[in-house]
Amino acid sequence: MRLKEEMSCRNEDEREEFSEQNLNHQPLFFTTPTLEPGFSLQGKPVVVGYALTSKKTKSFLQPKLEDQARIKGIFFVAIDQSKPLSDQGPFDVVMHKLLGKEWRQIIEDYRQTHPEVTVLDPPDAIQHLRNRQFMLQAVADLNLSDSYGKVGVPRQLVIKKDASSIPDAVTKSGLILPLVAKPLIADGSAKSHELSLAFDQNSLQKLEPPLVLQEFVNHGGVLFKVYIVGETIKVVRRFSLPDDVCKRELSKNAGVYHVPRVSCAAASADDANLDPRVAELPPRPLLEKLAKELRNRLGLRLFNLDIIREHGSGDHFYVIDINYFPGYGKMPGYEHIFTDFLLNLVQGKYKKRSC
Ligand SMILES: Nc1ncnc2c1ncn2[C@@H]1O[C@H](COP(=O)(O)OP(=O)(O)OP(=O)(O)O)[C@@H](O)[C@H]1O
Ligand SMILES: O=P(O)(O)O[C@H]1[C@H](OP(=O)(O)O)[C@@H](OP(=O)(O)O)[C@@H](O)[C@@H](O)[C@@H]1OP(=O)(O)O
Ligand SMILES: [Mg+2]
Ligand SMILES: [Mg+2]
Repeated sequence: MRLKEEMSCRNEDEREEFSEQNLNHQPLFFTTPTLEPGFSLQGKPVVVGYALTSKKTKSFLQPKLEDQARIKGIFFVAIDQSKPLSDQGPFDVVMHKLLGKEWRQIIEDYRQTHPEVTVLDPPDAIQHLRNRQFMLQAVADLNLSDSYGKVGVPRQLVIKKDASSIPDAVTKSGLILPLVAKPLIADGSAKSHELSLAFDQNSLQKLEPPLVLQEFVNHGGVLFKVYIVGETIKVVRRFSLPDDVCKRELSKNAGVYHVPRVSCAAASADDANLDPRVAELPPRPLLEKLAKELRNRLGLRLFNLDIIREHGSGDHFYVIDINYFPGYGKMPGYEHIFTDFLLNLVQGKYKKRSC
């Protein structure tokens, strides 16, 4: 059953799969950028090659980003996948989010042969996030707990095959229902975002492995998206599944309930009239520490975290999802944050070389 289709952010028919045809091969800027004093790298423009789907190109390379880039002397150039990467550029930075083994190999080879180019980010580190069995491991290992709060991950169980074994496996593991069932592989396909909630023991065998079963954590229907761009973090509030969704759905019919993509809708929960104990953002120092550790442990610079606060706990947080190169276009002020990040990357590299 689907609840409030309109809340789902993505029409699955419209959702484009990753493919070469999706790539926008047109360079964005052809003219020499105007450099503002203080921003230029001795007058040299910064050239950023990008390999993104057309959907991502559209949501990321918005006019406001293009404007800031022009001001700061940054060129965005579309990478042409039909040509060897080494024949393109020269680039200062390469940004990418594409699927497939072949692409991973291309970008890995390029990193080895072009150590002077900053590749955002290493393909192996991105790949690590594409399996929900391992995605949250770094957060669990970190076991962050200080005077500002605690950050953990929900208890979870991996089911690779055989749906009929799920009820027993759940009983043995001691996981408490309801459970959120998430496809094991998070590769950005529509299917990888198809989540369901299982409320009762019987419905567990209706689920389709391979998947991860996660305990549902009551959190007051609000989720925090923590966007990370290098060393900068930005937090926004989003609506999430309400705590009583299980009760409501259970009263109608037991079974498996399809989870709508509530939290990825651009509508922010910032202006909603929410209980302050639910809406209060996680403490900044806690997020700073978490982001710094995860940057190092994951080896990534571009990602976001979905964080929820256990209802009534005050300061007990759970990371439930980590996404590589998320929808930065929805992050307030991303045009400044991102262009500054790119400039700093390249400036840092020049400084290192001159040392
Ligand atoms: N363990 C949990 N407890 C409570 N709610 C959860 C839990 N896991 C997921 N949710 C809810 O389901 C939504 C989707 O889950 P999740 O973020 O893991 O899926 P996703 O498809 O990877 O999302 P995204 O679009 O951010 O990539 C969350 O935003 C949250 O509202
Ligand atoms: O497109 P959107 O703006 O919704 O961005 C979403 C992004 O899709 P895109 O990479 O195709 O753009 C998703 O990536 P895949 O898992 O599907 O790879 C994932 O990162 C979501 O969490 C993002 O939503 P956000 O977390 O920022 O709300
Ligand atoms: Mg999520
Ligand atoms: Mg995700």
